[in-house]
Amino acid sequence: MTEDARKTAGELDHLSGFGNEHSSEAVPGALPVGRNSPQRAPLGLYAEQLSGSAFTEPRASNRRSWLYRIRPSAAHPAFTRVDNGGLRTAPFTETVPDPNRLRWDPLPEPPAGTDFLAGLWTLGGNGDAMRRTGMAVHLYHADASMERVFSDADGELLIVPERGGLLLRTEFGLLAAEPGHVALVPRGVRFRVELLDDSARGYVCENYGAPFRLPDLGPIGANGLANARDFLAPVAAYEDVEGPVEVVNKFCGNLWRAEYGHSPLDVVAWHGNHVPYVYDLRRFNVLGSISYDHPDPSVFTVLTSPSDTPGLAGVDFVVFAPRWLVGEDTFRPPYFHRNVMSEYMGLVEGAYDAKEAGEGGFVPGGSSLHNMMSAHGPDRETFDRASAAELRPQKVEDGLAFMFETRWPLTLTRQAAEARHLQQRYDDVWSGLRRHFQPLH
Ligand SMILES: O=C(O)Cc1cc(O)ccc1O
Ligand SMILES: [Fe+2]
Repeated sequence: MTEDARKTAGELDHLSGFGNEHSSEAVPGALPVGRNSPQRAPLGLYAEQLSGSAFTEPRASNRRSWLYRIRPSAAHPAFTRVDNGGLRTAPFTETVPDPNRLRWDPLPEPPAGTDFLAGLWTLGGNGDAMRRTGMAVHLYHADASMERVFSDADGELLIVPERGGLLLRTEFGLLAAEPGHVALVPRGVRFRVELLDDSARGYVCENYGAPFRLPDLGPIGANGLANARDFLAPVAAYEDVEGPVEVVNKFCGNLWRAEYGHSPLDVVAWHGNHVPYVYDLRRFNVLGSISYDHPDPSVFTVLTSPSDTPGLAGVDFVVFAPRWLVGEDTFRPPYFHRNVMSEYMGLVEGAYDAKEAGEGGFVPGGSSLHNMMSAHGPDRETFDRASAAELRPQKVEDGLAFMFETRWPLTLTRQAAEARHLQQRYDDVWSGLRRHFQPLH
């Protein structure tokens, strides 16, 4: 199973570009020419629109795709509720928002037979899924490929693999995402996750708000940060499967299932801009200070979900990728700070330059939460080392960390607040910071 998936993943074609009007057909002639909904769609297919924005949103933010499929999505029996497992949805009310700095070790190993959907475990979030605003942070661990199909009406899913590659079979075709890549599944798009390795672990940002887009570049100019052409959409690929297929739909916080008589991954051709994609974070063009001072991490924004207030993101996805540090007379790691935005961080590999990486530290698969206005920054070892370091050009090489930075505080789920893998002594990383003040007299 895993070997088949790996072979498939190695042979995938893609369409390049962010937000493009892509089009693709798995069978020549399947895509109608010159219109979306001819009286009879080619090859006996059904035409269907999938809208990711209101019909009337401005062209720049308007999102929809046209799908040409073996059966229309409408051909399904009633959905019935199933257990939500470890998934929770905003509004988050199981605990009170916590001003403490919090850090978790990686999720424990999953019980045998856990697929991606069963392996989702919600840490917390903000906003309200019913109002299409806010976000949730989930982690996942899995050791089995999905046989069922999943879709999320509540938001888009930004998947950040940390361990184990994933093969996403979506309505639009196939995508592979290895650790170091991110994959995005738009709201409502059906997909199945197969494992490319024996197990998989990672992070998910469920974004209830405006779809992620590339940030404006302002004075940076026309190029840089995440370049549009490095975002890869799938080419059309379909399953022609008759027989029972379980389809699970996340809707307003609950999971619902229906047994279809066919695979809903039966789209033979499509065109549009509401599409899944993958992006290799190592392609990120890291820009930073080449004179002095540590820049704010907004300069590392890969994707942003804007709010109604200019410059205020519902959530930003920010990456700390390998880069040179050259600042003169500069404390080079992240500074001490308090932020009105709330910062959730994860680590895909290596170490993060503000924190010790050893056991009980900030480790791959682990995460930290520095909620609105909570004071944080380099731990004591990092502060002591960086204050004394000789300031030669230095490459931060062996780490890939990321942040979901969001406009509202996150409220934890009960399972996250009570988790055995919640570190009990995180505050201690700052407790040894000694007094150095020496007034001049
Ligand atoms: O807290 C953190 O580690 C994230 C972060 C990184 C940085 O380079 C500057 C500010 C900031 O919040
Ligand atoms: Fe921070």
